[in-house]
Amino acid sequence: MKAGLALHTDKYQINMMYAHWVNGSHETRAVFEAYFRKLPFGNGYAVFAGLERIVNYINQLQFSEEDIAYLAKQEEQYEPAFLEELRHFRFQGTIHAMKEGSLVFANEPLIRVEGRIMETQLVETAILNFMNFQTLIATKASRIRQVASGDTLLEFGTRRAQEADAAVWGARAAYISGFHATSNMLAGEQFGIPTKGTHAHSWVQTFHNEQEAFDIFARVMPDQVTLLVDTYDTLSSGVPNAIRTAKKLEAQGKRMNAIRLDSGDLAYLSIKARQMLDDAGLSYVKIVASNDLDENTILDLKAQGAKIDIWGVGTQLITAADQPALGGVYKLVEREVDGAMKATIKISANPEKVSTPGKKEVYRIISKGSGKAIADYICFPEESMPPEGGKLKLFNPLHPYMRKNVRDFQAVPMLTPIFDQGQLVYELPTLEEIREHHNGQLQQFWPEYLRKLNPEIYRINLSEQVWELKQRLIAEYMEELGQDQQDED
Ligand SMILES: Nc1ncnc2c1ncn2[C@@H]1O[C@H](COP(=O)(O)OP(=O)(O)OP(=O)(O)O)[C@@H](O)[C@H]1O
Ligand SMILES: O=P(O)(O)OC[C@H]1O[C@H](OP(=O)(O)OP(=O)(O)O)[C@H](O)[C@@H]1O
Ligand SMILES: O=C(O)c1cccnc1
Repeated sequence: MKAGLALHTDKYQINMMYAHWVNGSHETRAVFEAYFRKLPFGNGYAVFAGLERIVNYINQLQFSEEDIAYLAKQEEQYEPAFLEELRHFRFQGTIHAMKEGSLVFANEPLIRVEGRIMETQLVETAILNFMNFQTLIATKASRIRQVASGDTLLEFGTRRAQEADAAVWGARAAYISGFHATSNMLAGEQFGIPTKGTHAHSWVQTFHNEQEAFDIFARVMPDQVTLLVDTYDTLSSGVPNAIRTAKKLEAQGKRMNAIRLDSGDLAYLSIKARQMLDDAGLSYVKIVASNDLDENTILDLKAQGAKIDIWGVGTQLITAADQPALGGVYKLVEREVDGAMKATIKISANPEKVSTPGKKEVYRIISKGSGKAIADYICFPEESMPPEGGKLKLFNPLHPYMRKNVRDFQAVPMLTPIFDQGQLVYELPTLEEIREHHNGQLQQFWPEYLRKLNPEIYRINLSEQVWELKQRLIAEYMEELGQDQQDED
C-alpha cells in the first residue's frame, strides 16, 4: 500500500481538472467552503476535528510516478501534457479553517479553500473525508463525555472500527473531546495519547482456573492490575477470586487497580461488586465497565446508581453507530469572471440545500458581561464589525421576531489562516493544546446548548449583506428561469 494520497479523490475531480485543462480554464480562481447542514445525533453542537490530517495531506500532495502511470491507463485517455502538468502539481492555494476542538454548528463555513479551480477541486474529496469522519467521532465522544461527567473514559473501539485509519484517527478524535486514554497502541505512539489495557476473556480461559489466571497476571504487572471478572460467574467466582488476588498484592504492599465487568446487568453487578470489594477493605479498587456502551446506556446506568468509575467504550463510539456519517459538503461560493471574483449560488428544490453565495467569515459573538457565546455571525470579509460599544444587529430573516441587537460583545474570528498560497502558516497545536482549546470552548456555552437531549438551538446569523446577496442571486435565477419558460411556451 503506497503512502501518497494524491489519488485519494473521486475520479470526477480528475475528470473536471482535465476538462478545465483542455478548456484552458484550469487556472481560473475559485473559492469553496466546507460545511454541514444538520448537526449529528440531535446534538446542540459538533466538535470540529480533522485539520491535522488535512494539513498533512495538503503538505504531501504530489502525484508520484506510479500515480501518473496509473492515470495514463485510464479509459479517459488523458493527454500526456495534462499528466505532465500533474507531475509538477503542488497545492498553491489558501486555506482557512476552524481550529480542532472548536464547537461548530450547521450551515457555517468550517473550512474555506481558495485557489486555482484545478487544485481546489482536487482536494474536495479528501478534505470532506477527513473532516466528516473525525468531526463525527469527536462529537459522539463529546456526548459521551457530557454524561460521564468526571469519570474516566477509555476508548476501546479499534477491533470494531471501519478499518485502521478510522481506529487511529477516531481514537485521536475521542481524545480531543475528553476521553482519557485509548487501547490503540498505534494511536498512542503516533499522537502521544495515553494508552490503557486490561485483559481479555482468553487470558482467563488459557489457565486451569480463574484464580490462577488472576494471580499470574497480578504477579507480572503488580502495579497495573485490572482483572476481568465475568468469564465464568461475576459474583460467585470473578469478584471473590479478584478479591483474593488483591489481598495477595496487599501483602506485597501493592494495590490492585480495578476489576472489569463486561456482561450482564452492569448496574446490579457493579453495586454488588462494590459492596463486596468495600466489605473486603478494598474500597480503593475501582470498577471498569464495558459492553456496547454509549451515552444513553451510561446515563441510564448512572440513573440506576451503578457504581462504575471507568467506562470502556468501543463499537458505539468508533462507528458512530446511531449516525454513521456526517453529511459535510464542499460548495463553490465564488469564481473568477473576467479577472474579478464573482459570488455564485447552487439552487435546489430543497430550500435547505440552496448554498449561501460569496466568500465568508465566521465570528463568534461573545457577551462581555457573561463571557458566553450569543451567536455565530457570518459576513463577508470586507464587512467591518461594529466598533467597540457599537451595535450588531442579529436578525433571522425567516423568523423576523427573532431580531436581536447586541452591544457589549467581543467578535472572535473563527476561521484561522492555515495555508497562504501553498505555504503552511499555521503552527499545528499539540494534542494537549487542542484538548484545552476544546474545554475552553465548552466553557463559552450555556449548558442549555450542551445538553444531550433537545438542546437549545444556537443562533447562526447571516449579515444583512450576505442575506441580500443570496436573495438577489435567487431572484436572478428565478428571472432567468421564468424567461426560459416563457421562451418555451
Ligand atoms: N442495568 C442496565 N441498564 C441498561 N442497560 C444495561 C444495563 N446493564 C447492561 N446494559 C447494556 O445492555 C446491553 C446488554 O447486552 P447483551 O444483551 O449482549 O447482554 P450481555 O449480558 O452482554 O450478554 P453476553 O453475555 O452475551 O455478552 C449492553 O449494551 C449493556 O451495556
Ligand atoms: O463493547 P464495546 O463498546 O465495543 O467495547 C469493546 C469490547 O471489546 C471486547 O470484547 P470482545 O468480545 O471483542 O473481546 P473479549 O473476549 O476480550 O471480551 C471488550 O470486552 C468489550 O466488550
Ligand atoms: O483493555 C481492554 O480491556 C480492552 C481493549 C480493547 C477492547 N476491549 C477491551
